[in-house]
Amino acid sequence: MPDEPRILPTVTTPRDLRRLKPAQLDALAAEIRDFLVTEVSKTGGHLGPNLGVVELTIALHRVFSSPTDRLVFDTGHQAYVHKLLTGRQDFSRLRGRGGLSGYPSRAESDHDVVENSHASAALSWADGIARANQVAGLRDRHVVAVVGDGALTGGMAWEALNNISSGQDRRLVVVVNDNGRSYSPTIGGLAQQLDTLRTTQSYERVLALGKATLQRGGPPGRFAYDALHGLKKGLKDVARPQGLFEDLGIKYVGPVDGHDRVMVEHALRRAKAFDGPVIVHVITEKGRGYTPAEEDVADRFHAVGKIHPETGLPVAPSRFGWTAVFADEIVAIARQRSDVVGVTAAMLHPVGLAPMAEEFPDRVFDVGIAEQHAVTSAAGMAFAGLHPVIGLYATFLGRGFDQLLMDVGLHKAGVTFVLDRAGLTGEDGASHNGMWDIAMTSIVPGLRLAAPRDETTLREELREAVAVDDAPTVLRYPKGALPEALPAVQRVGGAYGPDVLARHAGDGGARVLVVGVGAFAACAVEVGERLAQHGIGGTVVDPRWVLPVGSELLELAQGHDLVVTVEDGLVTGGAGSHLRDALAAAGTHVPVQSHGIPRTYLEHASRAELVAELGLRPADVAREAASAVAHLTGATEPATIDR
Ligand SMILES: Cc1ncc(C[n+]2csc(CCOP(=O)(O)OP(=O)(O)O)c2C)c(N)n1
Ligand SMILES: CC(=O)[C@@H](O)[C@H](O)COP(=O)(O)O
Ligand SMILES: [Mg+2]
Repeated sequence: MPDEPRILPTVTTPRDLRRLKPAQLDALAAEIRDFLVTEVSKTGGHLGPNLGVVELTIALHRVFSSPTDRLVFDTGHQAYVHKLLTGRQDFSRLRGRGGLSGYPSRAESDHDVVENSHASAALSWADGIARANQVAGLRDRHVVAVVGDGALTGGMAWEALNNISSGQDRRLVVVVNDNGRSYSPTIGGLAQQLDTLRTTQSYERVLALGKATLQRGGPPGRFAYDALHGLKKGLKDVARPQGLFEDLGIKYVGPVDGHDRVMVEHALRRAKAFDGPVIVHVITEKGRGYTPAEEDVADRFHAVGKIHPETGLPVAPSRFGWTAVFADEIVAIARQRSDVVGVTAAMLHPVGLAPMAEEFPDRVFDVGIAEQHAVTSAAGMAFAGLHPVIGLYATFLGRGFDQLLMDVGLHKAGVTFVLDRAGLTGEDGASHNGMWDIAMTSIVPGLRLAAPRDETTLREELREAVAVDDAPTVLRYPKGALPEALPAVQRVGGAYGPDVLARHAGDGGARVLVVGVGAFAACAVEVGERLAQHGIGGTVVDPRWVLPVGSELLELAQGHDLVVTVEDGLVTGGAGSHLRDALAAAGTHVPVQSHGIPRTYLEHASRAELVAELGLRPADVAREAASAVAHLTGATEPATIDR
């Protein structure tokens, strides 16, 4: 019998929250932390970020009246406490099919606004909502955007701030949740400015402590306190980063200790009383209150799998095999080619560039959560003689697409994009599936895209990619464990040519070319075998370089009666559709049955559940292929392919 989902007896709505007494609120904060550790340990999720916003979120819901006042969370990975305080307390299937999303979800609650997990968008959302409130004359409504220090390094955030500052009568509160980290410590000049404020804030704490003890020491103590206060005042004048915001015409409140709920509420009430845009700078600690997270140097338990709550140790070793192979091979390449450099958008460890940064600290650049800058900066690096390798999650390439198209592609820049988490990722929901990249990049003239099927082809295709210095190249592979090695029967043509993985004689009827893209090559091999069991012969092939469609693949297709493609990406504009177009352009009519992800936003679920629901298992594809063969040959009944 699965455990009964745990609930928090204290609070079910923000209204309840506003009735609680201080002692009850402190008890609630402790209870929420305990809940987060015990429940998220069972499912995995963004434990560290949410432990850091317990007091802040309680204060937000006490000062503002959601959903009349709109709370907008940037990236949304830190909205678990918000969910707990708005009546959603069954975390037993968090991020799983039918359970709570790991991000805000309008289907779950009208307290939720932004479901998109791409960072740096909240301020634009908030500006838009505030403008709408203004147009509608809703003067009593506030919009509150909670944005992390990492998300503030994204260009969109500054586009929004530039606009927010122009709306002096817009009731918009920007809460900067400053824990000094994205995954790793946040980088860049802004981070330094915020850091100065943070240290100022620690002077506040020292000062408060000093005040308490020094003033008990009579006149000499008071003299010492005044001297200390002067020092701090001096520092604050020297370090006036709040000028950064005040010069934009946005009032600044803070820095405030984000774990002192009373102080946070006080600051929020001050901000609420302003009649225009205001920033509340809150200093928090990612992983607060949970020792294993506080001691996690890498990323303070930013995103954990299932863990043992007592120790924080993973229940099962997380296996990001594809990432590990890339991490190893790019170091080997960097040792041989001094022009190769790495670029990451605040995800050094998750994309596998940390070992290269360790060995070549001057040749790996972390630009913050700034994919647009990363891509165009890489075009500049290529122009000046380097070969940049940008590590991104596939879904985030969309943030830098214009830069890919018009800075890298237009100038034929030799930049290599390594897209991790390509295809179905699952638990992180609609905005995290890396399903768009093949279709999206296929419109970039001159771009070449490869999809490795295993360790050997990942190493091989990465080297082939960095060897191209006059066009953008893309490598894309999924999240998680590496599949078994899938050796080729034959390489067709030269480098960049496809690999034949299997040939089946068949019974002399229609012959099928089964094309398996990337990690779906294994699926294609099994499809070929299932068809062969019913006398349907043909060839199974991994195109390796998917874009543009290679002449060898085209010739292979022209030698068959039907082509069946399966890929971990959009069907619309995907590999299958480009092969169909190439055949048509060559004047060859070979029907192409393409299998992949439909053009829709997918609900969160496991990858395996999505593969099954989308009919992408070998048996599903083989069944469809057999019925296409039957249709082709006029057979009355398609071969019965069992599940
Ligand atoms: C456009 C984009 N790039 C990268 C990511 C991956 N990512 C998710 S959370 C995160 C760090 C966010 O840091 P911050 O905004 O400071 O929030 P915190 O986790 O510290 O609360 C990153 C880089 C993303 N979600 N969106
Ligand atoms: C919110 C965000 O973008 C990341 O934290 C992401 O959820 C991590 O994904 P992985 O767990 O696949 O690294
Ligand atoms: Mg942060």
